[in-house]
Amino acid sequence: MTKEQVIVTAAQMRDIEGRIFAAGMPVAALMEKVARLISDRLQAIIPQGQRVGILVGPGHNGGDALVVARELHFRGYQVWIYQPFSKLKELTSQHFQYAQSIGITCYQELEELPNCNFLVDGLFGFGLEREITDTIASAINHFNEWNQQIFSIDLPSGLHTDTGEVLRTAIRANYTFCLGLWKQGLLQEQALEYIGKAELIDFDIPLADIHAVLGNPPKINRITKTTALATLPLPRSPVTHKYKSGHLLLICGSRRYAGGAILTGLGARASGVGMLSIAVPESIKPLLVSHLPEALIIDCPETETGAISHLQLPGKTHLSSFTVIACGPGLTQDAMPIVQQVIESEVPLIIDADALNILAQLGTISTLQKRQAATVLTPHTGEFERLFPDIDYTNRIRAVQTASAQTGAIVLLKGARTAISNPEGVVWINPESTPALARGGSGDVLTGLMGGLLAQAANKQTPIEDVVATAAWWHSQAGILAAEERTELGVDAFTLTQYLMKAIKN
Ligand SMILES: NC(=O)C1=CN([C@@H]2O[C@H](COP(=O)(O)OP(=O)(O)OC[C@H]3O[C@@H](n4cnc5c(N)ncnc54)[C@H](O)[C@@H]3O)[C@@H](O)[C@H]2O)[C@@H](O)CC1
Ligand SMILES: [K+]
Repeated sequence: MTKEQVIVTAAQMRDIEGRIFAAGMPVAALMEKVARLISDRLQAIIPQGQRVGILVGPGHNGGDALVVARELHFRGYQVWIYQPFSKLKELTSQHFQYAQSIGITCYQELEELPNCNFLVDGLFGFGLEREITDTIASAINHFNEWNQQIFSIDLPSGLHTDTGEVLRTAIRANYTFCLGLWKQGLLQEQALEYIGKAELIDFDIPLADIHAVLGNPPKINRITKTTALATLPLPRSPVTHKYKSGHLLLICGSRRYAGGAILTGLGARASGVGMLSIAVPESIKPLLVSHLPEALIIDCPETETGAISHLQLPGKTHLSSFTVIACGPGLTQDAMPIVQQVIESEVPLIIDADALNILAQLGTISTLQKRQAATVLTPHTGEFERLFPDIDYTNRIRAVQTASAQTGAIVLLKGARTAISNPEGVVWINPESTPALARGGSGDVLTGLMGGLLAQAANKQTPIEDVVATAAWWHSQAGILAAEERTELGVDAFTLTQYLMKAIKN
C-alpha cells in the first residue's frame, strides 16, 4: 500500500497525528518539517522576489502558514501577512510573534494588505468545524476576486474536510498542497471547483500509525496507477488460449441505438478479452459485423420498436457458457424480458444504462437480493436516483456504500470522481478524470471495457471491485490522454476507444 492510496476523514487524521505526537514527535517539529516541504514546493513554482500574501488562521493551519512566511522571507520573497483573528493557538501565536520580530509586516485589516502576486491560504485546515463568520467570509470572497494564484495549505479554507461541502464560502485555490494523507473532502465532487491542482505533501507518517487507525487494508482507497496496473491481465500467460482469457457476452443495442452496441463492443475489444459475443436485434447484425469482425454477433428476434425481444443463443450455447455478461447500453426500455432473464441467470453480470432503468422498475433491492452470482451496477447520478430513491447521494462515498450493502451488488457511481463500493463497504475512488468524458457513449465504452476485464479476471483471486476500479481508472486515463492531445472538445466516445491502448502503453 502507498500513501497516495489512503483517504482520511478529519477525525482519522487527528487520531493518526495523535499517535505520532504520543510517540514523542514534538508538535512544533512536525509543523516545521511540513511547512518547509510546502516552502520548497512554493519556491519551485513562484519566481524569486515576488510579492506573496500569507493568510493566517487561528489554528495550526495558520501555524504552518507562518512558518512558510518566515521561510519565504529568508529565501528572498516580499512577504506580507494577513491575520484577522484576536485569539491564536499557542504555537501559532509564537510563530506570529517571531514573524513580526524579523520584520514581516502583519495586517489585521483587509484594506491595508498591499497587492500581492500570490497568496498562500493558511486560514483553516482540517480543524474547520462550523460555518465561516462574516468578516472572514468577506475576506475570502475578496481574495477570490483578486484573481491572483492561490496556494491552499492542506485544503482550501472553507471546505468541510470529509464531505467537501462549502461552509458558507471557500477559497478558490489554484493549487492545494494536501498534507500527509488525502482528505476525503478533496475527492468529493462539490469540492472540485475549489481545489485546483492537488498534490500530496508526504511528511513520512509511519504506515503502522495509518494501519492502527484505518485498518489493514484501509476501507476507503484512492485508485492509483500502481493499484490499477496490478490488476490488469498483463502479462498474459504464455500458454493461455482464447477460452482461458474469458468469454464475454454483451447484450446491447436496438434499431434506434445501434451505436451504443458498437461502442460497448469497441470498449470490450480494448480489454483483450479472449472471446467476445454480442447479442443485438437481428436488423443491426450486419452493422456490428462490419465494425467488430472478431466478435461473434448473435442476432436476436426484435420487437416492433427494434429492441431485442428475447435472447436466441446459437446451438448448444447457454447463458452459463459465458464468463461474464454485460447488459444495457442502447437496449431501450422495451428489452425488459431479456434483462429479467439475465438477472435470473447465475452468471456474473454488469447492469448498465437502460438495463438499470428496467431494474429500477422491477424493484432494485428485491430483484438483486435473489441473485447468487456477482452483480455490478454502473449508474450515473440520474440512474442512481431512480435505483435508490431513498439514498442521499450528496456524500457519494456513503451513498455507494449504502447502495452496495442493500443490494449485495458492487455499485459504481459515475461522475467526476467515480466511487465504487462492495457490500462490506470497501470503497475505491477514481481521483483523476476529465470533463471531456461528459459525452454520450462514453459510459458504453466503460461497460464493454469492464466486462472484458472481469471476464479475464474470472479465474483469479482478484476482488471484483478491484477490477471495476481498474476499468474506471483506465477509461478516465484514456480520456485524459485524448483531451491532452485533442482538447476537451475532441474526445467523442469512438475517439476514446482509440486511446485506451495508448493510455496503458504510456
Ligand atoms: N495532522 C498533522 O499531522 C499536521 C497538521 N498540521 C496542520 O494543522 C492543521 C489542523 O490544525 P488545527 O487542528 O489547529 O485546525 P485548523 O488550523 O484547521 O483551525 C482550527 C482553528 O480554527 C477555529 N475555527 C474552526 N472553525 C472556525 C470558524 N468557522 N470560524 C472561526 N474559527 C474557526 C478553531 O477553534 C481552531 O482554533 C492541519 O490542517 C495542518 O495544516 C501541520 O501543522 C503539521 C502536521
Ligand atoms: K487552508
